[in-house]
Amino acid sequence: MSLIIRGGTVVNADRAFRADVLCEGDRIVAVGDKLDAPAGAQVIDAAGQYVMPGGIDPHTHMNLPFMGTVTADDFYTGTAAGLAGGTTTIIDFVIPNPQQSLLEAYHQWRGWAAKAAGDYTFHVAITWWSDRVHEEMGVLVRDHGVNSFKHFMAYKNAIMADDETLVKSFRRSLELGAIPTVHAENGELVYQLQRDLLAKGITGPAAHPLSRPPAVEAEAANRAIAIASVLETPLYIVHVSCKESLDAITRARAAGQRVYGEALAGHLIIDDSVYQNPDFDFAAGHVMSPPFRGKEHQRALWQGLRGGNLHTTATDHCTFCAEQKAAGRDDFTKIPNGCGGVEDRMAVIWDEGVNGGLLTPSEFVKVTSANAAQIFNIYPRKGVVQAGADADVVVWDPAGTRTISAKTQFARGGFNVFEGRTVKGIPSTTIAAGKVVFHHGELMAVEGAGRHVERPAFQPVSAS
Ligand SMILES: NC(=O)NCCC(=O)O
Ligand SMILES: [Zn+2]
Ligand SMILES: [Zn+2]
Repeated sequence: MSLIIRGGTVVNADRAFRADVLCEGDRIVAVGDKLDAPAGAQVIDAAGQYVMPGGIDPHTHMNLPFMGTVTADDFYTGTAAGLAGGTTTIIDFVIPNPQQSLLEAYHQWRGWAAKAAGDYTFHVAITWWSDRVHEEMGVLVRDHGVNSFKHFMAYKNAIMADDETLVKSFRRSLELGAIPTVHAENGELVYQLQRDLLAKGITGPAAHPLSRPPAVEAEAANRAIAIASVLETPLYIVHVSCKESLDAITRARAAGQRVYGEALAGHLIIDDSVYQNPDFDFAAGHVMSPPFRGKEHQRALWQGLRGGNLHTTATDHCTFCAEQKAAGRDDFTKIPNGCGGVEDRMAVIWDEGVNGGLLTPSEFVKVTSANAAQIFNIYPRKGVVQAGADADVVVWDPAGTRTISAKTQFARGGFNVFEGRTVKGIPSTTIAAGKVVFHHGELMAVEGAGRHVERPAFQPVSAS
């Protein structure tokens, strides 16, 4: 099956140029001026539009069992929503229960993901430590295409990794040629601040950000960076939400450390005033960790993205409906943490970033796909429009507009943190593995069409 995208401007991370893009099967086979297409090829007219690599969201949680419930989006609805927004690949998380075999959890998640409509791959969380964990990390890297391990420094009494686990797992990751990643928040401090607030009778969603101030995040970011520095490992910090954490990354990079930072679309756009809303459903709908911050932090995050100290944008897509959030009506610590966004990330970042003069189109490609592909070692299969790459392409209409709403979204959960925002710059067509899966508002996602993407290890430092 041949498909040709005609007359657009191809935007890659390094340059933008006028070209047609020819796809055969699931691959791009040619990018060039006035290409010939085989008879019968499907033609997509991209005149006046940009042709960019499909988005990679390096941080999602589909079908996640979390805080006593399971996310509203499963791998089908979540990846389908991503395709509607121009995101063709997600990196989700296998999160074993403490004491659970990593391999058992990995196969559980692979089973859930079999219904995905778009491509997917997994980080695996290290939630406890034993000789078996050490062993299974090796099996995951060698036999299952896992090259990143996640450590939650928060969520005490659940999935939090203590310092021993961090140190042993970072060291093991280095041996295996995998990259350690962290959710940086000091879980003990969060826990104690939560207890203090509840003891004072402060039980509503407005207490959530009070229990997780920037210093709580910065302490953990600095600690993870120090551990990575001593062990000489690279480090990727997920959902950097505040200036203090960004400053820690900036300092480490200036000192020559290989530290990467991820910003969430939500943290870039939404501020902490949402927690003051007296409507419980509205405020609880925004409860995620780290919480939304003040505008000064948003400004810093945009500067970090532009200046190269933050590298990727993600969503942490983790949807819960109002009934699920209501579990914390009388106790904010029981509100399931998480918000959506996989459908809107590309559009809100384009609208605020490119239309706002903060990012060029090529910088947009860097932070929405190319950098994630490079950091997690799937480049140039993903993250670039060039011959040989996967035919994952988004045709981007810079003049198209859409008003974001939970009423019209494909994602589940019945809530959208970007509700009511009109964005200019939207996907007109999304092509995944060479097939048109979204075209002018119509979603043609196919359950089970997504493929698991193996990510090879980086060059190991030692061969054990
Ligand atoms: N972010 C959040 O609140 N929920 C998902 C789990 C995590 O990434 O911490
Ligand atoms: Zn997290
Ligand atoms: Zn997350």
